[in-house]
Amino acid sequence: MKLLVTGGAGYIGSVVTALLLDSGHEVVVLDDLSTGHAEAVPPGATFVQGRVQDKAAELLTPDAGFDGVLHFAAFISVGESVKQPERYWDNNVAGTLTLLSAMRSAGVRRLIFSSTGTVHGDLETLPIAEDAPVGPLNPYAASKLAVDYALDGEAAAHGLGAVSLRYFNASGALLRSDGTAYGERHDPETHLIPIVLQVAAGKREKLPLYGDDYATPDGTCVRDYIHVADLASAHLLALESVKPGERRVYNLGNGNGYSNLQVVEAVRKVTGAPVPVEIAPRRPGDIVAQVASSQRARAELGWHPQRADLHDIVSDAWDFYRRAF
Ligand SMILES: NC(=O)c1ccc[n+]([C@@H]2O[C@H](COP(=O)([O-])OP(=O)(O)OC[C@H]3O[C@@H](n4cnc5c(N)ncnc54)[C@H](O)[C@@H]3O)[C@@H](O)[C@H]2O)c1
Ligand SMILES: O=c1ccn([C@@H]2O[C@H](COP(=O)(O)OP(=O)(O)O[C@H]3O[C@H](CO)[C@@H](O)[C@H](O)[C@H]3O)[C@@H](O)[C@H]2O)c(=O)[nH]1
Repeated sequence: MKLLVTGGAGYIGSVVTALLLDSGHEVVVLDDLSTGHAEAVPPGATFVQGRVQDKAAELLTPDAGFDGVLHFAAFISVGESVKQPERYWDNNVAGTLTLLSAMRSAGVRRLIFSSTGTVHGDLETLPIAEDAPVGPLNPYAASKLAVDYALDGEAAAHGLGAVSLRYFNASGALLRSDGTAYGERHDPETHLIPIVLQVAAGKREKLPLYGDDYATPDGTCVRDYIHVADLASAHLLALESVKPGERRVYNLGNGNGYSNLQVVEAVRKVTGAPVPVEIAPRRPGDIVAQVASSQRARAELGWHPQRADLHDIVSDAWDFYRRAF
């Protein structure tokens, strides 16, 4: 297929692009490098630098022959979204509406959208399946849920085949036998695993651990970490199976909850470094505990995560960290 990957210079988009190219697809990456890196775009993809809002209609002409779009481009920081919600509504929602309009005009009928497990907010019952209630706790999650609703209408009214993949916590890196590697290089970094690795590497003095008095077994928040290569394989399966007019949603995680302290312990084991921790106030907008049920993705897509173990996920993230920094 000929595919447009928005946000393909970012963390997850670059990994998915690499695997799409491996599978023989032709890929055009559209990225404005607001948080991505030009050198992260895998060789073999055509790179167009620009905003989705400015370039989608220019690229997606009826004659251009695109078969589908994978839409990663978005702002992703929960804390920033609480302080500057307007940026999130503008980039994540208005930006996506521009893309949908361009796809409609060009007759492009396949879309894989990066949604998030955080649309579910804090639920008592874990693991979280797709039919669990939604209730976003911050503007970032709300912006993703708004797009999910927009896609319901686009599929029903205009025949778009649209799959929302609701990722839980993506981590790890794609490390290949030819020596190339794709991983997480956010700046500033806000995600737990790369921050703990920075402490292990001596780049930060200690980890600020946001809250140790939550109602969880050790008092720290719980997350479901999913290896980025496993996440990427779900994109390929979704892309191959989606049909015009079909609307699907999949929650993607491993079904294992790890507390923030367990993550610190895993990093200590993998790196051999002590990793000092300082308890800090709770982070506004944080969910207490999130664990995915991905039964639907396993049953309908035939998805089988290969690197579900937290040790493997942290090891790959550490390998990438040592190459990249
Ligand atoms: N990282 C996670 O754990 C996680 C979890 C759930 C969902 N997601 C979603 O997955 C997607 C990718 O996340 P990531 O971690 O790779 O983030 P990232 O910041 O590494 O990648 C996003 C990319 O999009 C680009 N971009 C942003 N706005 C753009 C625009 N308007 N036009 C063109 N390019 C634009 C950025 O430059 C960047 O390269 C995002 O939509 C995010 O919301 C991520
Ligand atoms: O320096 C830090 C950074 C994080 N945390 C904690 O670590 C946990 C995980 O935080 P983080 O890695 O920022 O992930 P989430 O807030 O769970 O959100 C991520 O995972 C979501 C899906 O679950 C995605 O939608 C978001 O884009 C992505 O940022 C939370 O309890 C944080 O408070 C710390 O204690 N100290």
